[in-house]
Amino acid sequence: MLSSRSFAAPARQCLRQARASPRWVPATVQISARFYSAIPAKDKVAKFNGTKNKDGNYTVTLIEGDGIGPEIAQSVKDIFSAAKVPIVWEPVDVTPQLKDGKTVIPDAAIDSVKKNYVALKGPLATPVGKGHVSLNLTLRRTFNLFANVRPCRSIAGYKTPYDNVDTHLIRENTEGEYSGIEHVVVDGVVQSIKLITKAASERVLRFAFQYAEEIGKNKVRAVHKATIMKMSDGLFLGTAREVSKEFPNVEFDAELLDNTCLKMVTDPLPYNDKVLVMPNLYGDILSDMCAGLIGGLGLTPSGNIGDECSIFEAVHGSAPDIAGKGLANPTALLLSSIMMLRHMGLFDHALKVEKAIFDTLADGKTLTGDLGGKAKTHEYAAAIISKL
Ligand SMILES: NC(=O)C1=CN([C@@H]2O[C@H](COP(=O)(O)OP(=O)(O)OC[C@H]3O[C@@H](n4cnc5c(N)ncnc54)[C@H](O)[C@@H]3O)[C@@H](O)[C@H]2O)C=CC1
Ligand SMILES: O=C(O)CCC(=O)C(=O)O
Ligand SMILES: [Mg+2]
Repeated sequence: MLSSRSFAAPARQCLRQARASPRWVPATVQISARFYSAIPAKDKVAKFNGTKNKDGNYTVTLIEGDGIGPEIAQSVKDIFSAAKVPIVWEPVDVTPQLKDGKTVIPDAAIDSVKKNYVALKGPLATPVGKGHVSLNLTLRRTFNLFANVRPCRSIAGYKTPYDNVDTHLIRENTEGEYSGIEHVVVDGVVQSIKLITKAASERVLRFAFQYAEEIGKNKVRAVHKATIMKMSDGLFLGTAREVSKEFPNVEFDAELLDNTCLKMVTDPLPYNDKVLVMPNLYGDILSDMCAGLIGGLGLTPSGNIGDECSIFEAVHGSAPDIAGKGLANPTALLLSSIMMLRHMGLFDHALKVEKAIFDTLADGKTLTGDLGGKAKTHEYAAAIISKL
């Protein structure tokens, strides 16, 4: 039997989290959707509050991460340095610390991101089962990075079963199944709470509609399972319908997640004209699936966007199976850093580096193993540098 006491504590925690969740204030937010190539640069100003140092450079926090993180971060540093991108890196250590029984990120790392407003982050590994909580999630929550933008575009010259994939997925990034509210009810029975709040749903949905308008897609589709999770996904979907009324020029519809998966792997092209928006876990899984459509996780970037700060990172993880061998493909982190440059308003530098990356990929002579080549990470980076 489940005792009512077992439910009371997590329910209180849910309520606390929901109350703590800041309300959306539309006027304060100007998203920069000019993250990815082919997204037309419009006149909207990127919401980036950083300023140049006296030497004309911006300081960017760098979290190199675990596994392949330092190897792919080195490629970004080498290429940016060769391209004379006006950035000074501020490396920080995010090794988790225990404070009052909770896993926390060192203050120095938090202060750096707050000061610089922007960070580039390599993958951070999370232990399975017991061990520290996901630092990726902790960072997203710490800085209230409410929207995770995950674009996925076919790479010219790299053949996959589908040409011209161009999907844009927006994932709610602070709650849902990743709220981390879990407890043992009785031996052998565990309960995990999926927390959905109207405030966080509204915030990410409004972002998705604005993003769609900015990139000229003008269709938003909410992906959900409100058939099963009637209350939680029901709230997300209901909020999506409400928010859609604020955007009369953007078509809105909804689709069940399982159907979306089937249709996307059958033929992804009908998804090119819309922005997909969804709760946290669905976006996590669907973005890996999208990467599979264009050649794998070595290619897909992402941006964790907040009101104040933003952190850019690849979709992939620390790839322990290839870590330390110089085999990793740095393209995903590189394209994330291109998204970051556009967010910072450094459009010319973004274009220059991005062109060198795409030219190298299109050449097909110096590719990493995941794309069927034999090049080491540093050889691929050198090929990009030679094209700058
Ligand atoms: N945002 C983040 O920092 C993320 C962290 N993780 C963490 O990463 C760890 C490993 O997770 P996995 O399930 O193995 O997923 P993973 O994404 O690290 O690797 C999955 C597969 O993709 C390959 N791969 C990934 N990135 C690649 C790249 N740049 N170049 C070439 N091949 C690449 C790997 O070799 C592996 O075969 C876990 O501890 C997980 O928690 C996972 C996803 C995201
Ligand atoms: O934090 C983690 O361990 C995994 C997160 C993840 O898979 C993602 O953000 O895509
Ligand atoms: Mg993931």
